[in-house]
Amino acid sequence: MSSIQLKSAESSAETTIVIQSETNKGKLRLGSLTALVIGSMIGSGVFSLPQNMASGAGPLAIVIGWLITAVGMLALVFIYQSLALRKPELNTGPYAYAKAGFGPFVGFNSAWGYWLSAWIGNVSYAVVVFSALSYFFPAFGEGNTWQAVIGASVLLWLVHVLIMAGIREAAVVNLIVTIAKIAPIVLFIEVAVVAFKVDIFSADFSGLGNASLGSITAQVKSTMLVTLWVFIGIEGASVYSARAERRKDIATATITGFLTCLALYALVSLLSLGILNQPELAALKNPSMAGVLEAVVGPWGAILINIALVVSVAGAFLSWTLLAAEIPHAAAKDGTMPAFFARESNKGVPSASLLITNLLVQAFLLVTLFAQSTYQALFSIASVAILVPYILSGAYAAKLAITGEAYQPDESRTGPVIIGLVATVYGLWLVYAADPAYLFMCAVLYAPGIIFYAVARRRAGRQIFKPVEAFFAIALVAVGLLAAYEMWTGAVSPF
Ligand SMILES: NC(=[NH2+])NCCC[C@H](N)C(=O)O
Repeated sequence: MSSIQLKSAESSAETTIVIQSETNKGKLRLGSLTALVIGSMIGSGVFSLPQNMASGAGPLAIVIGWLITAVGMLALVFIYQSLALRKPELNTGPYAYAKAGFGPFVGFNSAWGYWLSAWIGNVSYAVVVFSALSYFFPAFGEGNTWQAVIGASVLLWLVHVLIMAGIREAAVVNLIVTIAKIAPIVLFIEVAVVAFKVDIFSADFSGLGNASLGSITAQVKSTMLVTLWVFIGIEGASVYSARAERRKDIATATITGFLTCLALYALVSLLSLGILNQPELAALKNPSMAGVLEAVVGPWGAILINIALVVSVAGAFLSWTLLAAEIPHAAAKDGTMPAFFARESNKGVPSASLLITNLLVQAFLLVTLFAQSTYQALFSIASVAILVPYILSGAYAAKLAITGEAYQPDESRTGPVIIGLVATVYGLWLVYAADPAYLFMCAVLYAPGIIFYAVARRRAGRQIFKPVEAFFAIALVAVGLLAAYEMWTGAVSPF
């Protein structure tokens, strides 16, 4: 599909039909959509849950952490479901919702943040894959040695080539990988159920026996970016909604994906606490599911999990590269990002957007090498970055419910208002719970977006900022500069 056709589609109904029948070839059914949601949700996070959760919290705080996350995430799930049904024309997901609700500049930042999160998450993926491979090849260390960075770069460009060969083939690969990666997780759970000891689980239930963990609140806060990270991808069906064959499938796919993942995650982290105690779990190397399984069944357990992680993350890497490239591409089509990002290959792949995204991943891999960044630091930055689109989706849903826009006059709106507010408050609580170093890092990464936005608006011949937007832009630049300065002096360090 050429960009000329796309432009003319806006003005001529005839060309629109041509384009629709062309893109229908790539339409996704319920099964593939669900696989896409689970596939983009389960990546690396689950495999490190035992250590990541136990490193700052005891069993009680971990249970509370999951409860808060379940409520907040479920609210988000409902929001994406209801937005997909009530605003079917906004089919590029989080980005389109923020724009419709709060204007083009806020919309832009939602797209930018989603994109940031997606590609930085991919950097963390590359790191953790090689950390897992170090079980077999010790030179890869924690995934941030030079050998690992070379390996990660090869993986990156391999995925690039795969996607350039056609987005449809990539979705099929994703389906197969999704099935292949769930099996070892289920096996882990089965083994853990048998090996679970209640007295290990309940010995220091509050975690207060280990003074270094701090209060229950501090413990709960420490789990928040981890539990957020494992659920990122929940909005996958919404981002892909334009490609769904039937719109109602989006809702079913999202709910099924959410419940499946919630069950797997909660079981993995809670059952582990009945096998090793908190200090033991906290000391495990990641992917820590490997250490737990090894403690029960011996070395083959670790080998299995390390291989499962590689398969799982390879698949998630693929779906996240697809998602990442899709965002600036969609934003460029309506003049929110520079037109360059809208370019497509003759197979309909958003080639320019894909290339820039992967060049950024490549650059950050080098940063990883020099700053010795860890998997946990990288995924924490990616988690914080996605809060902007999440909070804005919640706020938009709340706004629709409060004003009654897109609701029938006789429809009760109390439930939707509450759900919208719950999701928004969950997001704001996460900002509070996050380490300031990660917030600072994100400010530095958000600020340059303003340049892209200004270029796009100018080229499109539109006013760049409304007064309120100008105020936000200036504030963002100020915080970004302050953050950059603090990071430069070493006062805060995200790595
Ligand atoms: N590359 C990304 N941005 N991935 C985000 C999704 C993370 C996913 N929930 C995981 O557990 O691995």
